[in-house]
Amino acid sequence: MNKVAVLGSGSWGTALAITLAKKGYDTNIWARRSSLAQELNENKENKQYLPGVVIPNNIYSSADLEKVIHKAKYIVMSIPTHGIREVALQLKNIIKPDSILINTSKGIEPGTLMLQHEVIEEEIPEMYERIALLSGPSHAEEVGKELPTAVVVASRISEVATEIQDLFISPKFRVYTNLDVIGVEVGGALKNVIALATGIADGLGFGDNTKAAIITRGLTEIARIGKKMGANDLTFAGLTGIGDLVVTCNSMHSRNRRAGIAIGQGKKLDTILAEMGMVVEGVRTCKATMELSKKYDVELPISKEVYNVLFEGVTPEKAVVNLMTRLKTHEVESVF
Ligand SMILES: NC(=O)C1=CN([C@@H]2O[C@H](COP(=O)(O)OP(=O)(O)OC[C@H]3O[C@@H](n4cnc5c(N)ncnc54)[C@H](OP(=O)(O)O)[C@@H]3O)[C@@H](O)[C@H]2O)C=CC1
Ligand SMILES: O=C(CO)COP(=O)(O)O
Repeated sequence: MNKVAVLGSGSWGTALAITLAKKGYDTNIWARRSSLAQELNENKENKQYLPGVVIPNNIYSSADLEKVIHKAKYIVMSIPTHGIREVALQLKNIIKPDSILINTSKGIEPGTLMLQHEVIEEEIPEMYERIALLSGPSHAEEVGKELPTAVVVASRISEVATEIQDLFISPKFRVYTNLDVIGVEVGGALKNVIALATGIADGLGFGDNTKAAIITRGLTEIARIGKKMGANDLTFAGLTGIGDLVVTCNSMHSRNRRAGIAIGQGKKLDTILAEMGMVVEGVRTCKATMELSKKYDVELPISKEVYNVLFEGVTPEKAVVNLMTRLKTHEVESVF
């Protein structure tokens, strides 16, 4: 059986490594701190990021990247997006040409406005045809408990997508394929900004009507900009579009939603991020979203108000007034 390496020892990397190990794959986890690697090996639990889930014996963890990817045909990247470029650079000279890289992170790089597969391709161009994405509505806490979950694997090359579908699929973890790498990545990245918005609404004490409005109009925003970026708009009606948006906007597992709730309750962003102890990808991606809005000349009203609240000192209450008193308009446009 092929060996697998999972880069990133946070909640998602740990849950995916456990999923693969339970399928029988010998799996190595790369942790950037050797103290955490040692803890995973000795305690068989990732207490910091995925407490309560047993790490099987066929998982080995190390902070030595070269050792972790040695003999691995499949390399799963579960690194927060701010670290992807640096890790890709480290991989460049040690990665084997027949391996496949699977990105599982969700975010857009401010400045370059690149999706994660584009960042990886820029650093390791020779991997262009050997990159896949895994995305969809999948909180690590539930995947760790083997609760039924459905996700999507995307690649430009259909044989690669099918190979990675086979790698992950199990009766508890259903995997679909999609060739629309842009749509799959855009949906996963931008839903985090909309989840911040629904969290803010929850924190302000609003109800289900408000949430439904933000999710629905948020999806329109995601599809509007995604289409300009080259996505197939039907992808946004699938698991990595509406699916991931619904789970992130509703689940108390979501770090983005929880950060939004705290903002709506009046807490400061810096304090929230320091207390979370885990990545809140929507904060960084919100900056990129505003840059995308300018680049493509596309209106993204909800994302803009999230940006204003996070970075421009606008109060959540004022942001709501701004959204509710925008010029009246038609609902339907040709995004679907
Ligand atoms: N959690 C989930 O349910 C899901 C998460 N994702 C995505 O997966 C990605 C990873 O998230 P998740 O595992 O949840 O994050 P966590 O916050 O749970 O863990 C982050 C992990 O990444 C490490 N890390 C932080 N910065 C760097 C860096 N610069 N270089 C290398 N490693 C770094 C941390 O190491 P250290 O402990 O040393 O700080 C830690 O092991 C995100 O893009 C997220 O959106 C996707 C689907 C589901
Ligand atoms: O992407 C996720 C679920 O699909 C995880 O969302 P959060 O990063 O908000 O926890």
